[in-house]
Amino acid sequence: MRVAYLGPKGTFSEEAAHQFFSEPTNWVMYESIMDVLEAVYKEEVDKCIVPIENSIAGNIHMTVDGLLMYDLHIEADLIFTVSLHLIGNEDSDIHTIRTIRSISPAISQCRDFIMKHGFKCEYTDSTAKAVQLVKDASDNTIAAIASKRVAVDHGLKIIKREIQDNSMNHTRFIVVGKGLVESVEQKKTMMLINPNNEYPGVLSSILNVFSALGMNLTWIESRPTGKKLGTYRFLIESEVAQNDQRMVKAIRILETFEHQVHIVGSYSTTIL
Ligand SMILES: O=C(O)C(=O)C[C@]1(C(=O)O)C=C[C@@H](O)C=C1
Repeated sequence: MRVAYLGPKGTFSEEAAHQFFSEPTNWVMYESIMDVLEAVYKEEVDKCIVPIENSIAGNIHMTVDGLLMYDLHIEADLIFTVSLHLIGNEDSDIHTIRTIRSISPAISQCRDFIMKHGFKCEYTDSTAKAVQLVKDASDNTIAAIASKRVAVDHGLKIIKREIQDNSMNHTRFIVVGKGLVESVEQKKTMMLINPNNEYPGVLSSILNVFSALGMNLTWIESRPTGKKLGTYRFLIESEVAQNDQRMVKAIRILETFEHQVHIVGSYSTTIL
């Protein structure tokens, strides 16, 4: 099986992928989250693993938009603990650093620390890429935000440990494939709902269907349709399996009101 994830070597995506897949796997790394998702769409790989939300920084829109753009499906999700460190060259310390580099969600997870020190931020496509750039620059004013493992691999210094805004920091990753698979264990279902029209209360009328059927929702995200300002489609995840009678009923009711419902996946969560 070929599985794609965000490279280069040393990303959190790599750690999550290697811990999640037990069977023999051909790993393929791509330079951005969008490229990872595109690889599944183009069938260069069978599956990929990408981050979708973080407990401090919130939803990762690159992933949500890529999922929708390429019409991909979720096969599983997993929760991964993330510890972020400030990493620099040997002659750097907290007083020499002026600029920090990392991927946007990692920078958002360390907002308080960055503001306290007044660091300038430069964005990269991954944490591991930021570390590579810091090493290549061999400059004591630049540091990266990344994992301990990647600092050790590159022989760089950990200037400050655990710099995320909250010590309990978790990122949810999803395993994504091209087609809809019938997972053995279905505990949650992700739906994409395109409302029939734009009118006051359209979202609440959709949500009311789930609440009337006693279906707990675990995630919701609205993304622009791209057609007209102020028009949205909704990704909604419920704690109910696709084949559960309540889900079948909810979809039937929503479709009666001419909302379009598309199943993005039905799966279960692994805690790594
Ligand atoms: O850059 C990496 O190391 C990644 O795997 C990406 C990513 C993300 O974008 O959320 C994954 C987990 C952490 O939240 C920080 C970075």
